[in-house]
Formats: sequence, C-alpha cells, structure tokens
Amino acid sequence: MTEVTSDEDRSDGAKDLLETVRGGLIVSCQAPPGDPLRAPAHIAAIAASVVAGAPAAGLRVQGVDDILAVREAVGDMGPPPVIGLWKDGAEGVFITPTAAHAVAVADAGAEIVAVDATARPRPDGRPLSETVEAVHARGRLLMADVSTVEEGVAAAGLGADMVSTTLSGYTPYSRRAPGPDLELVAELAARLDVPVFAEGRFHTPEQARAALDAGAWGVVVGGAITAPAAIAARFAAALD
Ligand SMILES: CC(=O)N[C@H](C=O)[C@@H](O)[C@H](O)[C@H](O)COP(=O)(O)O
Repeated sequence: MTEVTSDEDRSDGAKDLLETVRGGLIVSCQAPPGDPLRAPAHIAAIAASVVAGAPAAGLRVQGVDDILAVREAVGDMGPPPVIGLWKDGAEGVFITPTAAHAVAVADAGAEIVAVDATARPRPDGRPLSETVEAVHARGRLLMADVSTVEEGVAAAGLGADMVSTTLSGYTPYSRRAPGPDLELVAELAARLDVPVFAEGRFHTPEQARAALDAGAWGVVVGGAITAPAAIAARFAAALD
C-alpha cells in the first residue's frame, strides 16, 4: 500500500478510526528477542486468539513481517485496527526510529504508526516532524510514544494524532514504578486535545478501567495478556 492521501481524507478516516478504538482495549502482540514465540506465525496466532476473545480490541504489532502475518490471520475477523511499529535496536530511540521505518510500517498495512516521540536524539539526527509528515503522506495516523507530559505536548504540537504513555519508566528521566503511570495519563488527558492512550505495565482489568477514568481514550495492554514468560515469572516470584 503506497497511497498518498489529502489532509481532508485523512481527517475523515482518522475520526472514524479513532471512534472505533474509543474507550476500548488494544492488545500488544509482541515477543522479545529470544522468546520461542518470536515468529510471525506465532504472533499471528496470538493475535487471532486475542480477537476471538475480545472482538472489539485493536492490536499493536511490531515488525513488518508480524504486521503482514497478523493482517492475514485476522483479516476476516473485523478486521481490527492495527497499530504498527518497528523496533530497531535496543538502546535510546528504537521504536520506529526514522521516517523510513515509519513508511515501511505504514506500507505493511498498519492504520496507525507508533513512533518514539521522546526528547532523546534520534539515530539519524532527523527531526520527528519528518516522520510525522511521512506517515501523514501515506494516509496513516501517528501515535507518539512518550515518557513525560512535556514530550506529549511537543508531539501533539508537531501534528501527532494521538499520544501514548508507552515510554514512561523507560527513559532515564521519567517516573519509574512497577505499575502503570496513571498520573501521566491524567496529566496528558488534561493538557491535550488529541486522544491519549494509556500504555505500559497494565497488569489487571481494574488498572485498565482506572486509565479510562483518568481520561484515557483507550488502553494498550501487552505482557499481561500476550507474554506467557512474563506472566509465569510473576506467578513464580509470588510463590517464592
Ligand atoms: C517500552 C516498550 O518497548 N514497549 C513496547 C512497545 O511497543 C512493548 O514491548 C510493550 O509490550 C507495550 O508497550 C505494552 O506494554 P506492557 O507489555 O507493559 O503492557
């Protein structure tokens, strides 16, 4: 898919898409490097299972091959909106770090492209605005993954269509906590006109509910649903 869309078309489609995910659950279907589930066929099966249990859920998927596999597996199940990203590297800015990564994710069929929008230097030295423009030129929406209120405000100012608290606790200067950063959700929701998604360390349905009550447009849950290794480790630790 390589269509180029006008701002007007994009904004009509964007409103519909955002309404689809309003007040709902987005499940992040990812497996870390080295995990036996890290293969497109496994991720696609996890995504199909998630959609069978929560038909209204959106999906967050990492990597071009996984996005293509998930699209094929769940194409006749809704199809659910896909937030795509490409993790390249493991240090600093590595979630969809350049415009080229973002375009590849868009062209794989993700309706929304998630991008690191933190204040840290980007690996190619190019500004975030370049990625925002590239995603919009593809007719897709951009989700800004941030770690602080200031980053969320800056990303919205650059034209991000939505902001997510994904990176709170993962930059050296952001709040660290074992659970979700509901304070950041509330602060962003109070400051921004664009939808705010709550993401990161949501372990229970009650925490997800609390995020909506704090003003989130939607809640992204990953490991608590799709990572057996992390879930098993938590249980094992509790019994230790
Ligand atoms: C920090 C980072 O790289 N977050 C990633 C972003 O795509 C994913 O590994 C997370 O699974 C996702 O954000 C959902 O969070 P949690 O798995 O905590 O529910």
